[in-house]
Formats: sequence, structure tokens, C-alpha cells
Amino acid sequence: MDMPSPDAPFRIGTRSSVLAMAQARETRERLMAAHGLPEAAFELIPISTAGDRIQDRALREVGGKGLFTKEIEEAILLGRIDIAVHSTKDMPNEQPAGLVLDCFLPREDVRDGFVTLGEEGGLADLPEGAVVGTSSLRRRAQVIVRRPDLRVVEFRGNVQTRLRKLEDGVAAATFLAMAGLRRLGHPETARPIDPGDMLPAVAQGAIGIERREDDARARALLAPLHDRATGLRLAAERAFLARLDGSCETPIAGLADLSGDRLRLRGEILAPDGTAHHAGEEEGAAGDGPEMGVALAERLLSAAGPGFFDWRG
Ligand SMILES: NCc1[nH]cc(CCC(=O)O)c1CC(=O)O
Repeated sequence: MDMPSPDAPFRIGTRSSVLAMAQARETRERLMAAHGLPEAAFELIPISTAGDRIQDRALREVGGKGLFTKEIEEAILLGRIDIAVHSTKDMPNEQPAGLVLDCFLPREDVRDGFVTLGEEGGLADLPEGAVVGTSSLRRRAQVIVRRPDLRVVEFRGNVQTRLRKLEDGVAAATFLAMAGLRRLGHPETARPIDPGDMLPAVAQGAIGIERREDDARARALLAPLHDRATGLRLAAERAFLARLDGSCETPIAGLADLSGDRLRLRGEILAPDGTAHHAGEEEGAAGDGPEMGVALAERLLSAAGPGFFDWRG
């Protein structure tokens, strides 16, 4: 194999946000360690996506998940970058022809975090009628299920922007993924929420690396980075999401845990206005994640009945 070198570095594509860059640096460090190569053998290539440029509207109004990936996937297909580092939870369920997403780094904290400038430890402590900010349909619906009296407002932007909105009194509390805060070095910003209280998004906390299917060198370089346990958990979660045809319009939560060779998959689907929700779980062998994901999705779909997803745009 042609090893990357400072003269011909292996090109790692990433979004340019602070969190995305941190994830790309983590990937580079793992590649350096796995192959005994210097930092200069890898080049980080930030790519601005439509999703990064559109700051003024709710993302789902302009096109959903693919907005953060289209330019990056084009760059891989054109050979301008060798691999792309992603937050797997922001990825569409299927990759474009010619690309594969099959390398997952060891998963970070999967939990959501509760963020407030006050003393409240969680949702239950907020006063009647308080305002909560979030741009996530899932978190919005989960909040209303638990606290129908709260008002939820749209909250976009990076961590700093969201904290400023709390300071400005736009909302009393918000949520951030613990994984992002840990990777940025600020886990104390939020109080972790038990997944039993608020089930996270499918693939939350998991960095996924995409490459060209026929790129044998990228496949070989990435092979030692893949975390088997994370892969098994995501196989269950992503099969669950795929069977539900999860789009950005559908509030869906899902989390698989691996204990020895047993996999436990929990899932939840919600009405966007929090007026209905259905949750369940499946248990099985570690390798049966895809079947478990489909089985759980079908069970929740039949519990919800026809029409549950009819608000989908
Ligand atoms: N949708 C935005 C997004 N995509 C990935 C993360 C955090 C890192 C992760 O969950 O892997 C976040 C921020 C958040 O949800 O608070």
C-alpha cells in the first residue's frame, strides 16, 4: 500500500464547525497512532456546506439532513478528499452510490445534557410555563410529553450562540449532546440526562467515517480505527431508523447497548406536538441488531396505528 506522507498526505474532509474540526483531529490522531505516521501525513480539509451557511431558518424547511453532507460527499466522489468525518446522527440513512459509511470510532457519551444558567437540575425543576429552546424535533416532542405546560422555542447555532441566548433570557433552558461538549472540553456546561428519561437520537455520540467504496487504501487505513461494539450498536439503531423511514420531520429516538454478547435496543417515536408517543425495546444477540431494529420499528408502527406519520411534509 502507498502510505500517506507529508508530500502526499491523506486528505480528511470535514465540516468547518468547531465540533466537526475537533472530530476530524481525533480521527487524524487515531490514524497517526494506528500507522505510526507523523501529523503532516494527514491534511484536514474543511468544507463549508449549505447547512452551515443557512443560519436564519429552521433547517428542515430548507431540506433536512443532506444539507450538511452533499458538498462533502461530492468532494469524496471527485477525489478532492479521501475520507470524510461525520457526526453519524446527522447522516442520512443511506449513502450515495459509490460511497460507504462503515467505520465508526469508539462512541462518546450518548446522553443529552440539560443546560440552564439557573439552579434547576432538570426539566422537572423548571417553573410552570417556562420556555425551553431547542431546534431538535425529537427533544421538542420529548419535552412536551413530559411537561405539557412548557413552551418550546426554536434554538439554532453553535454552543456559544445557544448559551448567549440563555443569557439574553430567550429561554430558561436548552439541551446539548454530551458528546459534543466532551469533545469540545466543556462537559460541565450541561447535566447529563439518563437515557431512560430522555432517549437520545439514533447514533448520538458516534463519529462515522465515509469513503469511496472502491478505495482499497482508505479502507485499509481505516480498518484499525473501527470500533466493533459501536458498529454493532449502530447497526441496530440505524436499521430501526431506516424501517421507520426516519426523516427530519419525524421525532424518533433510539439507543442500543451492548453487554457482553447481548444487545438491547430501546426506541421511541413521537408526535411532533407531544400528544402521542410509543416506546419499546428488543433484546437479542450482538449480531442480530439489524433484525431487532426492524422488529422494534414494526412493533412501534403498529402500536401507533395508521396515520401516525401523516404530518410528514
Ligand atoms: N444535530 C447537531 C449535532 N450533531 C452532532 C452533535 C453532537 C455530537 C454527537 O451527538 O455525535 C450535535 C449537537 C447536539 O445535538 O447538541
